[in-house]
Amino acid sequence: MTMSWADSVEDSNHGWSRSTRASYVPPPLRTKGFADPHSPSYDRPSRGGGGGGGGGGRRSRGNRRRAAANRESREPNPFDLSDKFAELVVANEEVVVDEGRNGGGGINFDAYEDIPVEVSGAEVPPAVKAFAEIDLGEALNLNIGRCKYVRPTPVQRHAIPIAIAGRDLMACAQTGSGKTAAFCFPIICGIMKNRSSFRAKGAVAAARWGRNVACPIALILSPTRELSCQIHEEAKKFAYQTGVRVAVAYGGAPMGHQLRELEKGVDILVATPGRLVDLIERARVSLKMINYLTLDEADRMLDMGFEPQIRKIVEQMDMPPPGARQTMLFSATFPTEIQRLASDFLSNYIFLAVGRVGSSTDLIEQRVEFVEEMDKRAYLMDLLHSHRERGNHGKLALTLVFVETKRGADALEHWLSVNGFPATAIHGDKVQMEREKALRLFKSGVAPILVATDVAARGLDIPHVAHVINFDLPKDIDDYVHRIGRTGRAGKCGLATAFFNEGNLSMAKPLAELMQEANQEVPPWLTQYAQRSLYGGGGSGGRNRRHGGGRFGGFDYRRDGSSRGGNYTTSSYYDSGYPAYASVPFVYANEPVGASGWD
Ligand SMILES: Nc1ncnc2c1ncn2[C@@H]1O[C@H](COP(=O)(O)OP(=O)(O)OP(=O)(O)O)[C@@H](O)[C@H]1O
Repeated sequence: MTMSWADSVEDSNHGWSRSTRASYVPPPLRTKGFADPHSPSYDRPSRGGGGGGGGGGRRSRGNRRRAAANRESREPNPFDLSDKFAELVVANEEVVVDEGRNGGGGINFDAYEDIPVEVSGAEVPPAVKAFAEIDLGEALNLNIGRCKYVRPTPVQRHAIPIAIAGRDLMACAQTGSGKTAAFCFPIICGIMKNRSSFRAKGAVAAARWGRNVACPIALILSPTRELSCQIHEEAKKFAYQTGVRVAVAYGGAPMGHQLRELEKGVDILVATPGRLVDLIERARVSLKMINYLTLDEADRMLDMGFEPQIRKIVEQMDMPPPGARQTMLFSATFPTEIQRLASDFLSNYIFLAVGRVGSSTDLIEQRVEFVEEMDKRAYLMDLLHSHRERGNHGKLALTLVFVETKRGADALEHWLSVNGFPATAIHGDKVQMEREKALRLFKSGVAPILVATDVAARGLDIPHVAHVINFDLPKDIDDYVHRIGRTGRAGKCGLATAFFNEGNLSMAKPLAELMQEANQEVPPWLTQYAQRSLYGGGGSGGRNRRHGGGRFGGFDYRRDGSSRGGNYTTSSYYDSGYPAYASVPFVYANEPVGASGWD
C-alpha cells in the first residue's frame, strides 16, 4: 500500500510523531526547501522535553508558546498526491501520471494559444504573462511552485491583475481552465498584505460578538457540497504556510466538526448557501468583516434555484455593500439575464470573457448519436465494450454518464454493475457519506463508471475522466457545456458523446451551433432537426434562447450602452499573451462584421 507524506502527517495531527511515521516523501515533493522532514531547511517543530509528541504529556507554558509559534509549520500538508497513488494501486498497471508537455502540472498550454479574450469596463488593469510579474508574496509563490503551475492560464493572466487591483469582476472562462486559482490567489494575497489591519478589526469584532462567532474576511460560495470541498482543498494548498486560514461549511454533514473548525478562526470561508444561512441564523458566522465575496458557478448561483438564498446572504444579512467589498463572479457560462441580475452585487466591474463565452473547449471531441429511448442501454453497453476492447494503454480512464433523474441514476448504476461494468452513482437523494464514497470509488478507479445527475455537472475536477456520456441530454445547453467540461480539463483532451432523440428537439439548434463553433462535425440529421426546431417544431425556446439574437455565446450585457460607467472600453484579443487587435468588435463564428451589437 503506497502512502503519501501527507497521509502520514495527517495521522500525526494529535502530536509529533513525524520522526517515526513520516519517513516516506513522494518524489514530486522532494524539492529543496519543501517541508521535508529530512531536508536541512525543514522547520522542525519544538517538542516538550523529548516527549515524542504522543500528546499525553503535560506541556510547559513555554512549550505551549513555542508550539503556537510553530502552528503554521504544523499545518497538515495539503499537497496530497494520494489520489494518484490510489490510482496506481487500484489499476495495478503501469500508470504514468501525465506531467504535460510543458511541465505545467499536466496542462498543455499550446491548447490555449489563440484563444479569444474580451475585456470590458473602465480602466482595465493590463494582463500579465507570468506569475512573477505580480507581487503575490513569497509564500504564495512557493505554493504555486508546489502545485507545479509554471505559467498562468489565460483566465489567470487577465483575472489575477484585475482582482489584485481591487476591482470587481465578472469572469467567464471555459471549463477546466483554472478559474479556482484565478480567484483564490488574489484573495490570499490580499489577506496576507493586509493581515495586520484585518487582525485588528477581527479582535474588535471578537470583543463585540464573542469568540465563537466566526468573522471571515473572504467568502466563496459554490452550489454543491462536493464543489465546496474541492475549492476548500485547493484553497488550502494555495494558502499553505501563508497564515491564511481556510474553512468549509456545507450541508448534509454534521455541524459539529465544521463549527469546531470555524472556532479555530477562519479567514476564507468556502460554503454552500443553505448551510451558510443556517450558521448565520445560529449566530455562529457573521459576514460583517467580508472584504472579498466570490460566487463560483455564478450563473447557477443566481438562477431560480439559488437566487433567493444568495440575495439573503449578500443583501439581507450583515455583509458590507458593493463598493465596500470586492466581488468576483466566475463561471463558464453567463446568460445575459443572469448578468443583469448579478450586476446588483457588483460595483464598477470589469467583464472578462476568455474563450467564447458559454462555449465548450476545442479539447473535447463531441459526438452526438441518434438513439431512441428504449435503445439507450444497449447503445451504452456497445460504447463501453468498444472502450474496453481498445484498452487504455495502461492509463486510468474514467467514464461519467449523465442521466436526468435520481431514480434513473440508481437504476442505471445497478444495471451496469450486474452487466459486468463496475459503476457507482451520485445524486441529490444520497446522503453525504454515500456521495463522498461514490466519488472516492470513481476517482480511484474501483468503479470507473460514475452515473450522475446534474449534481456532478459543475466544477468537479476529477483527473482521468476520459469520456462524458450524456445518456439523457439536459434541457439547457449551458448545463451541457458544464457536463462535458468534466473531461478535457487543464489542456488535456477528452471525448463527449450525447444520445439524442425526438425528445430533445429543443436542444437541436443550440447543440448544433455549439458543436459547429467548437469545430466539431455536426451530423446532417442534427442540422435538419435544428432547422425544423426553428420553424416551430419544438423550438429553441425556454432557457436555450437566453443568449439572445440567435447568437451562441454571450457578451458583456452593458455593451448596449445603457448601464456603462464613464471610461468604459472594450478590448478583444487573440490571446497567446499578445493582443492581436484591440478595441475592435469581437466577432463570433458565422457572424458578419458589424452584426455583433457593438458600437
Ligand atoms: N496555471 C496552471 N498551471 C497548471 N495547471 C493549472 C493551472 N491553473 C489551474 N490548473 C489546473 O487545472 C485544473 C482545472 O482548474 P479548475 O478546476 O480551477 O478549472 P475551472 O476553470 O474552475 O473549471 P470549471 O469551469 O469546470 O469549474 C485543475 O486541476 C488545476 O489544478
